[in-house]
Amino acid sequence: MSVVELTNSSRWYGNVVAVNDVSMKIGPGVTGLLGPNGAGKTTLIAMMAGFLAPSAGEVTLDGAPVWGNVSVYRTIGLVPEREASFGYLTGRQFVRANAELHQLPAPGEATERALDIVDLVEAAGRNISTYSKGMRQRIKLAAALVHDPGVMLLDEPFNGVDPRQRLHLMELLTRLGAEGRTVLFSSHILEEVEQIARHIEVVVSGRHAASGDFGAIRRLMTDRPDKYLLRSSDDRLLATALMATPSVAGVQLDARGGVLVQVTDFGSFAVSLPRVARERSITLLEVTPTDESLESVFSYLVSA
Ligand SMILES: Nc1ncnc2c1ncn2[C@@H]1O[C@H](COP(=O)(O)OP(=O)(O)OP(=O)(O)O)[C@@H](O)[C@H]1O
Repeated sequence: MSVVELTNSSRWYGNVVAVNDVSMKIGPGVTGLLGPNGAGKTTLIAMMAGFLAPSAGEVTLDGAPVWGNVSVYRTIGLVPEREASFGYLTGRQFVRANAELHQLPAPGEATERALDIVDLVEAAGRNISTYSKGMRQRIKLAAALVHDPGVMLLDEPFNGVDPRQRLHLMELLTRLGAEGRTVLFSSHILEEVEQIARHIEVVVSGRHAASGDFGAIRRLMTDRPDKYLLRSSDDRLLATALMATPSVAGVQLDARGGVLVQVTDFGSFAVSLPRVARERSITLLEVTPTDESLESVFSYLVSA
């Protein structure tokens, strides 16, 4: 059972702070590292894998610093986001090359075992250039698994993968987690993470924004005030009337027309809004949620 721990870890590239004072502990089972593009997920994974030194703070594996510690490569398997550029190799040759890099005593057996885990035995004799996106992810996974590591780190493994292959990959990760491995994968899609991750770490703009099981993250999201854009026959009058409505936390006239309303309890707002409009003879033309996107959920989590 392996634990990867970051303690006040930061990483900057010149003036760009990619990871800012992040502390988190990743234990056995499947953890999702969720964050929008550019949040610092790749940088975090590279630091956990020992490929990038933290500019400040510490990253450890079972208590030992990861950076500069060659022995951690025996415990960690990394599946990078970029495509392996070895399309001229067969799947089997690619996995075997990794087995040999690890100087495994029986590289042939280890290769077959890894190919079997990812269900690519049949296709193993074909060049990787003929593989689908999902198969390429799986062959990278086999290469990262060949030395039977206790920790698997995967950077955006589901990116561009078709739904059937995605399911296959999800089952694989779930199985690896159930075996007691520490599995961390990054994603910018909440639905992807919620399906398989028992634990979720959210990062936004290099900062650690939230942490917990899916229920906890979902609660943070559903408890948040929602924002709606309303259009009506008399926006100014509607804005004034809504100010006195208990389920409304804020009202603002939008420069492009309409009223932006911050709602604390959508259930009672849905009842109050038509009543308020009717009482003042205002015709409602449009009610649109403005913050349904994941980005807004992230910014809410960060400011919480
Ligand atoms: N080598 C580098 N030099 C300069 N800036 C970098 C470098 N690598 C990453 N960054 C910057 O650091 C920030 C975090 O990047 P990172 O790739 O870790 O994020 P990410 O969450 O993995 O995003 P994506 O999913 O888009 O890859 C971004 O602002 C990025 O532009």
